[in-house]
Amino acid sequence: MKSRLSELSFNIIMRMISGKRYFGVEVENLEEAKRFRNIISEIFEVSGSSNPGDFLPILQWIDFQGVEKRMLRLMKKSDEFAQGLIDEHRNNKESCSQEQGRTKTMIDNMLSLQESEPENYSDEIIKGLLLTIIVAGTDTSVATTEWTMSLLLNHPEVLKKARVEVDKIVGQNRLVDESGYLNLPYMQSIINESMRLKPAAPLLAPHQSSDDCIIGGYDIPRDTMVLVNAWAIHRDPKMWEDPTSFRPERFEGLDANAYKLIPFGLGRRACPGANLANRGVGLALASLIQ
Ligand code: HEM
Repeated sequence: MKSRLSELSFNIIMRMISGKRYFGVEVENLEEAKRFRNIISEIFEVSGSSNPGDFLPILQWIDFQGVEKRMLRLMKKSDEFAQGLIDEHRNNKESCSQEQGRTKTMIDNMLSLQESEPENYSDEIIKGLLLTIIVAGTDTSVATTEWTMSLLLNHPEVLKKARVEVDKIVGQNRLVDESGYLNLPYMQSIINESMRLKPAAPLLAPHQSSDDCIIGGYDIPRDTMVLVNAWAIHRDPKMWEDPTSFRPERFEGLDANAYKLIPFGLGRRACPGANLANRGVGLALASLIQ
C-alpha cells in the first residue's frame, strides 16, 4: 500500500506545483516522470543516510564514504529539474494562464509575484520552496495515512464507527470529496489519535537557539541544536489518560490544535501544510473506507 499512497501523494503535490502527474495513468511526459522519480528516490535515500563526518569532524576532510559529494551531485540534478519546470512555465505563460481555461499552478502564481516583488521571488527562492514542499509534504502524509490504516485494521470497532460516519454523511452513491470530508469529525479524531501515537516527525525538525536561554530549567547556550520530542510528549501519562491506547474518542469535541498535540510543531515555524495534510490524509482514508 505504501507505494500506491506514495504515488498518490507525489501526484497531488506535483499537480499543485506544476500541473503534472508523474505516476500512474495520464502521465504526459514519461521521460520527465522517470527523471523525477529517480531524483526523489535518491533524495530520500541520501537524506536517510548518516554522514560519519557529522560525528567525527576530521572525516569531513576526506568526505569519508562520499556522502557530501553525492549530496552535491543530487542538489545539482534537482536544481536543474526545478529550473526546467520554472522555465517551461515562463515560456508557456500564455497557455498556462487561467484565461485559457487552465488552473493556475503554484509556479504560475510565484512567477506572477516575481514580476511585482522580484527580490522576494527570485528563481533561487522559488526552487527552494518547490523542493521543500516536495520533500516535506509527501512522505509525512504517506506515513500518517499508512499508520492510520494499520491502527484501524487493528481496532475493528473504530473502523466500524468510521464506516458508519462515512455512510451517514456521504452515503454509498457518491465518492467522498473535499466538502464531504470536512463533515467527518470522527475521521479527524482518528487522524489526530494516529498522529499522537505515531507522529511522522517524532522529533519535529531540528531548531537552533538564537540566544542563550533556559528550557525546562536547563541552560541552553546560543547556537545549540534543540530537538522537541513530540513522541514522548504525546505519550506522557501526566498529559494523557491511558496514553498508549488508541482511543480517537479522546479528541471528540476538543480543539486538537489547542496545545498538547504537536505533530506539526507549534508557533511561527510550525508546518504550513497542516491543513492540506489533514485533508489529503482524511480524503484518502475516507475513500479507502468507502
Ligand atoms: C501529516 C503530514 C505532515 C506532517 C506530520 C508534517 C510535520 C511537519 C513538522 C513537524 C514540521 C517542522 C515543524 C517545526 O520546525 O517544529 C514541518 C515543517 C514543514 N512542513 Fe510539514 N508536515 C506534513 C505535511 C506537510 C505538507 C502536505 C506540506 C506542504 C505541501 C508541508 C510543508 C512543510 C514545510 C514547507 C515545512 C517547513 C516550515 C518552516 O521551516 O518554516 N508539510 N512539517
